[in-house]
Amino acid sequence: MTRLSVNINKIATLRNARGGNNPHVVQVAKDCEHFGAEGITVHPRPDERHIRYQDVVDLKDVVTTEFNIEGYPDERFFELIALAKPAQATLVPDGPDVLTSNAGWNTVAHFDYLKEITSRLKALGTRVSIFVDPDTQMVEHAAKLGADRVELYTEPYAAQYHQNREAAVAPYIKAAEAAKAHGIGLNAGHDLDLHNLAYLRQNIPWLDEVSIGHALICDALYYGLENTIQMYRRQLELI
Ligand SMILES: CC(=O)[C@@H](O)[C@H](O)COP(=O)(O)O
Ligand SMILES: NCC(=O)COP(=O)(O)O
Repeated sequence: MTRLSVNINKIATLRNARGGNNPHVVQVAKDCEHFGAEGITVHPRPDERHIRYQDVVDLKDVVTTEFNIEGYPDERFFELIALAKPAQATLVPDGPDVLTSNAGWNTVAHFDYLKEITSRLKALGTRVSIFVDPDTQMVEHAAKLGADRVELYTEPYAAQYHQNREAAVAPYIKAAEAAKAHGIGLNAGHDLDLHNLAYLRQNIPWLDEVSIGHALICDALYYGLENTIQMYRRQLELI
């Protein structure tokens, strides 16, 4: 079974556009769960352009499915994890000025650093997932440094999907096999949508979780949030 974690960053983007509390981020998280989301993902960024640190605090006692907090492991991130105690922390290497995530960690070059960070986070009681490119070496070293899971960065898959989906998915299958061989769990995310999701899942049926935000919230403008979440879940069940 592959779980669907709904990333609600874009709900906060909309809320922040007017400075009030519409849409209500906490209520939307609750509704996503009610509509079938099996997890809620947030990625607070240092400039708080969408999810604010206070949102994470407000969400921590509300999310009843799997709460997944993504981010660069600076001291503020650690404070947040210690306070919110999410089921999962996903380490992403983004600098503070990126538009959106654009690469995975180099787990070879940053092996000792990530090992220490991972062990500190695990001591707080959270599962640790490391965001990586679909590269078997990166997956192997994530496993060796103690990560519980990797999240495969799927933007390159999504970008190539419509030209040549077999070629697009090939490195992801190899990386996923490496995760299985090294005994760690497997997540995936970034630019997954209603077109490319089922094919990824069909080729990697042992995928534990996908986190999806941008496309899902865009689709919800047309189909409504409840329908959209159900549509994404069906894509994960098409085997
Ligand atoms: C790690 C990852 O792929 C997601 O967190 C994605 O980057 C969403 O972040 P934004 O909503 O800030 O684009
Ligand atoms: N980890 C990926 C995520 O949470 C959502 O990415 P996207 O669907 O907004 O590209």
